[in-house]
Amino acid sequence: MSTAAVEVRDLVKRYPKRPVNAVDGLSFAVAPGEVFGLLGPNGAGKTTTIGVLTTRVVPTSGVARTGGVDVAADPAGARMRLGVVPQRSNLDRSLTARQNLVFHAAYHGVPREERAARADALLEQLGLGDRGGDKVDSYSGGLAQRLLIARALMHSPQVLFLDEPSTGLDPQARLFVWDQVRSLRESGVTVVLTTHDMEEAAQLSDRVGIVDHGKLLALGTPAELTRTLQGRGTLDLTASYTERDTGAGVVAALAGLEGVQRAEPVGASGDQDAPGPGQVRVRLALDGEPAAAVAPVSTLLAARGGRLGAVDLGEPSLQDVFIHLTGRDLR
Ligand SMILES: Nc1ncnc2c1ncn2[C@@H]1O[C@H](COP(=O)(O)OP(=O)(O)OP(=O)(O)O)[C@@H](O)[C@H]1O
Repeated sequence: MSTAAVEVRDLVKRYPKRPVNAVDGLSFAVAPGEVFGLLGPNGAGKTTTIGVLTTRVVPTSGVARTGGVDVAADPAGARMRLGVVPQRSNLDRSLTARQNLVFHAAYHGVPREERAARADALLEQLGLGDRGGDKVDSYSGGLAQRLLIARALMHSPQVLFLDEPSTGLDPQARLFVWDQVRSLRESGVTVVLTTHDMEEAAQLSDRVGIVDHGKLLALGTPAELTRTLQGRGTLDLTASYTERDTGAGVVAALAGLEGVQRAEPVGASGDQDAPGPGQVRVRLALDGEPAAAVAPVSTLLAARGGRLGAVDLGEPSLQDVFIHLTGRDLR
């Protein structure tokens, strides 16, 4: 048994008659209770990876474990431990919401006496308490997505897989799904989600794996990944200085701070070489996280008798990381 909640090692999937591998030697592990995001553009191999981990796709080679169970050796055992919210709804639209849940529970071996109560509790939890008797046919996309989440949780899985959970949803429905993922995390469920939306990945994931062409390009917390972009962090600030000082003097001093690659005056704020009280707007290009530079900047200005005014942190995003790694945009 593996201690990871999810693990893939050297995973390869080549679909028949395809010239390249859809998944091309992927390895990563997800800790119990973690929210793990697989981020990559369309066709990167995310859905295929989830397919292998949920026993729907047979891998060409490599190992995949879900809930500690090797999916190839014991697919039925793995299925008891996992729940899936697929990219496209596969609910039975001719049944009511509650029937969809109860049938799913029966299929997964939930004892008969527990099914109805569990269905009602999950309908309530997903904000569908008054819609359980309605046929799924009458559900909007957002409501169907809630029901898919409820269904995936009916047999209390250890690991929940969400494939592109908010694609095609309106902003409100998207926020609802995000809240659900956060509360699942609080309740200790391991979550693996795929997304091509870097904001979604950054908002929800403890760690993110960036995939492209079936390969893992980078893996880490969103902060770790963006920190790899050395010098891409920026700090825009306004500094006040005294009559004994000059704007140019302030800029030069800021440029000498540890971790500052460049300091440049921004916009026209008078003659910065001229002495006299004034303000200068400066942009710093930093080695590390901009937030960490605020205190040293403030200290430096205070030591010169000046003051730090407005601050704007320009952190690189996961989008920037992806562009940096591939030379392409995510979208
Ligand atoms: N059943 C299949 N038969 C043949 N090729 C497939 C099949 N499913 C996926 N592929 C191909 O494998 C590659 C990876 O697809 P996959 O769906 O895993 O990517 P993805 O990152 O999930 O993208 P998307 O977000 O569009 O689903 C793509 O080139 C795709 O065309």
